[in-house]
Amino acid sequence: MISMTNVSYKILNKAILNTINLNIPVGKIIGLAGENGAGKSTLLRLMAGIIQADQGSILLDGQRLTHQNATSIAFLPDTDDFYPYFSGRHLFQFYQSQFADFNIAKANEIAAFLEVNLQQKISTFSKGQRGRLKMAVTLGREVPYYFMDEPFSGLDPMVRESLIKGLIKYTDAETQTIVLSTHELYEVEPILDALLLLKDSKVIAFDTLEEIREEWQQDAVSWMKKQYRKD
Ligand SMILES: Nc1ncnc2c1ncn2[C@@H]1O[C@H](COP(=O)(O)OP(=O)(O)OP(=O)(O)O)[C@@H](O)[C@H]1O
Repeated sequence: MISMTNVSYKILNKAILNTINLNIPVGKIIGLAGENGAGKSTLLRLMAGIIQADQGSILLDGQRLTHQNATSIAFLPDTDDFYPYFSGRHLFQFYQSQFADFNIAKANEIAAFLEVNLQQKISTFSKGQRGRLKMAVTLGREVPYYFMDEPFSGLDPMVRESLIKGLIKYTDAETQTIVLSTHELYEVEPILDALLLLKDSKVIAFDTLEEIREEWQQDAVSWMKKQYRKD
């Protein structure tokens, strides 16, 4: 479980995240939504231990989140920062050298499932191929937490569908937690357990999909629009 208490983060005195209080339970797939600039990437980077909060506390399974214990979190960035001369195979070898939890057999299986050519240089990959490779290398790590920053952004519907299938096939719904930011709510909604909504640097709603469908009688997109108007 990840617990955030009164977490705030500023850049040059501008509040990027303001007094965030939330618990991310184990064994759930949580969508992180909100308009551009709401703070989704920043929240994921804080939860992954990549950046440090200015105020408040972040606990990972009861311990203060540090660079040391953040190794149980695999982070998929929204950027494509690869060494240009790397092939997918080189990237897997690099991950193997960096992360004791990297399971190269699993990563190879996911790459085959997602139809990634590991021999090809990454600099010659299309955006969709880079998206698949990032998913394979991230899920190749056997960790309890996967935090993914817009894993489906800019990809065509077929690639998005295969990534969503891969996500379900290669994670354990009981023991692994996924938090992913997305603007593709229609497509991602079927696999989500809960949706966390950010607006103007604050969490304005965090509801399960069951609540959204049964209590609100809405789909995720209508719920999000309503929450935004209400706030
Ligand atoms: N390095 C930076 N310097 C100044 N401002 C920044 C920096 N990084 C982020 N911000 C600001 O922080 C706010 C939140 O950015 P963030 O990238 O977390 O939002 P987001 O919800 O992920 O947006 P998007 O949906 O567009 O990816 C934005 O107003 C952004 O301009």
